[in-house]
Amino acid sequence: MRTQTELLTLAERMPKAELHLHLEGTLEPEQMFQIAKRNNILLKYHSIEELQAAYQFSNLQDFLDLYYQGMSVLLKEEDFYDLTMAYLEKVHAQNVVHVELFFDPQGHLARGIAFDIQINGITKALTEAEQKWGMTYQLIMSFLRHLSEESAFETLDLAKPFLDKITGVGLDSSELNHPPEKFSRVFQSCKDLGLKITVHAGEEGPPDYVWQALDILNVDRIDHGNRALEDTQLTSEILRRRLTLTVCPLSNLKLCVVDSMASHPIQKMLQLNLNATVNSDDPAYFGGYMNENYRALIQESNLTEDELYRLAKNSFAGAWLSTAQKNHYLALVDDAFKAKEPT
Ligand SMILES: Nc1ncnc2[nH]cnc12
Ligand SMILES: [Zn+2]
Repeated sequence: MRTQTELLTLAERMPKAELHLHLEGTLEPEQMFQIAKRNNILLKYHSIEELQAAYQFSNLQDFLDLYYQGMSVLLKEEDFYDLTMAYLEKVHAQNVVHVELFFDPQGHLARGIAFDIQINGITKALTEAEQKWGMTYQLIMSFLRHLSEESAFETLDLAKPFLDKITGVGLDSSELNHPPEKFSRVFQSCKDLGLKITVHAGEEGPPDYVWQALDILNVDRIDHGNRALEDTQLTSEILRRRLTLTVCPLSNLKLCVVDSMASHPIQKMLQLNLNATVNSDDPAYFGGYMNENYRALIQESNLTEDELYRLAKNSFAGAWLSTAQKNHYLALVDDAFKAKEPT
């Protein structure tokens, strides 16, 4: 049996997939100031310290208010490229080998930043990472649920010339009072276009929103899903459909979705045999990337070796990859667990 220290090392060196990551949530304070400066944008905060001091959230909306302010420094293709590349470099160093990342086009379109500027900057960095390190990726365009159905349809129209670069669509932002059913027709159009669907549900919203994600939007994956555990019929249905839950431990702690890491429901999800995965959500705001999320679970929730193994495997099983690619990565996970600790 491995010791806790050995588990920490193993979590760092094992290959991982990240399935729930908002690109705009990787904007570190230093980079925010740097990009703001070159774009002649005056931030509300005078220093990195002052900005970081504002990262105290009591709920999702507190965070979102800052998140939308932060992303307003992104104007040019090179800004989107630099942001994406900074994230990819960080997680490459953490042995993340596959990423599926969200971007929020409406958060930029509203400020007059054209769709092509956003997606070209992002995909340039992703293709470079693939060439340099063999990192694989998928891009997910997310709709902002506090905006209208009409706005989501307009965004989908703008995305149509770029669908070869987009694998799936998501639904994020303020969950309460914006149930999945509000977007049933938009997601039907996305399905008709052959796009995968994953939506944030059960982060703050009730189990009924997770049911809607399943029964009305017919999702391929669920982002968060914590509150699904309040309804045993719902967890049985998620299990029956073998849907992956993209869980975000440090995010849940920072946004007061859970009271402590020790009481985080991810181990309960695994006990129920749900395909739970570990992800960082908005790492620049929540205090850590992939390895820090695993670290918190190992140190504060006493994650076991078997749980760690299942989480690593689930991340690839739930990825939007071909069976051959999945099998390749799953074999690498097995190798990492079989290998002796480096002395
Ligand atoms: N955790 C989260 N929940 C909902 N919308 C988001 N947008 C960025 N991060 C989010
Ligand atoms: Zn999220």
